[in-house]
Amino acid sequence: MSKAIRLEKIIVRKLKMRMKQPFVTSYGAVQNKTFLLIEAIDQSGQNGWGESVAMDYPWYTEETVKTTEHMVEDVLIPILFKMDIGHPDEVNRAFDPIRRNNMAKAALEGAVWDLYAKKQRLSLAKALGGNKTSIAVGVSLGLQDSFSKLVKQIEEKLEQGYKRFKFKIKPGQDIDYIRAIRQAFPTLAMMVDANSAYTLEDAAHLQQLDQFQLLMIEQPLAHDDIIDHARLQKQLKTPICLDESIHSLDDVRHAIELGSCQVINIKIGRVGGLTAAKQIHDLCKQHGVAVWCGGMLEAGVGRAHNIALTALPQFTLPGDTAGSSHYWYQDIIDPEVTVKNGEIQVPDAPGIGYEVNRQVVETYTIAEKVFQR
Ligand SMILES: O=C(O)CCC(=O)c1ccccc1C(=O)O
Ligand SMILES: [Mg+2]
Repeated sequence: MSKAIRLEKIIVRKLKMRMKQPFVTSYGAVQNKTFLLIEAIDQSGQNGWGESVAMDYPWYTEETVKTTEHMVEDVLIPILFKMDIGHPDEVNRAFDPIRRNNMAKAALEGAVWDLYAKKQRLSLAKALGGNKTSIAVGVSLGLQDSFSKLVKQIEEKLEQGYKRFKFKIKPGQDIDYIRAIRQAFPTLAMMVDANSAYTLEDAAHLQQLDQFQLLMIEQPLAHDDIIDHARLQKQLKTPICLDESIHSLDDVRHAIELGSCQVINIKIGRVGGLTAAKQIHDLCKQHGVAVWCGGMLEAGVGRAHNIALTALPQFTLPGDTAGSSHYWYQDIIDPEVTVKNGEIQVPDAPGIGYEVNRQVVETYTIAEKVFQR
């Protein structure tokens, strides 16, 4: 038995990174990514890293950079400073009485998981119970204003071997848009993501997507719905995948029971951390429901957590964890995440398995606060 983790110091940095190109969804565009980078340091001086995935504006979930700052600093860090942590699952339990704010919780819990794995001399993947040595990945392409630009992007990603393509859709840019892509790429492994842009009244309209051999349609209906999705699934051949609607293990249980989806997109931030993500993984495995790891335009630390999680066996479908260079001119980890033949090697060094490049972090840092036990 190793000694419990006693966090002595937590550094909360706010970083701002400009994306190579704006990421456009049915809600709008993201060009600058602002996020919290968490460094948690224990009594022996060892550190662990976490990254918050909340955005500037609450278009995806209700959380924002500012709300996560408040929660992390005023509510969650004080809880951690009262604990001796034998296992990261205890952090999940300690945060449980706090309602929602899952991205704030996940950022801190992720740092504890990294630190815990390092102390066990295990890769984060192994500490979570995963044993894949490489993971298959796909890519999520935002809405494009020109079709030729989109075709160029698909061709470039195909060359890099990406195994699955996700296209954002919205009313007015859906059926004809996807038909055109399908005609240009008859055998492409592809899916669509509506980010809640439709209602049940659009069922007949969405049925037109059934002709394009889509792997799935992600979150067509409301961000907080599982009832209408079950009704819609009965009218669609294309499998439904839930993203925004899933915040907890109970949400997944309800969705499976009701038949609201056939696939679950697991995002660590949306479900409140790695412990919850693993529990959801286990439940889906038990029910034979396929899962994949979603993305939130993460920088390197968040990306590394996604890679470790995807090493678990029920992540049978390629996720959205693309290589660093798809998003960033320079990522904050060393080495950057690289994709070869559509696969990412799961690092076996202790913890997240990538070094945080402090010099690069410094150049992106716009604020920094230090908290002491
Ligand atoms: O490349 C990625 O990180 C995934 C991009 C993506 O689709 C996305 C990005 C930000 C917020 C929500 C979503 C989504 O999956 O709906
Ligand atoms: Mg989505």
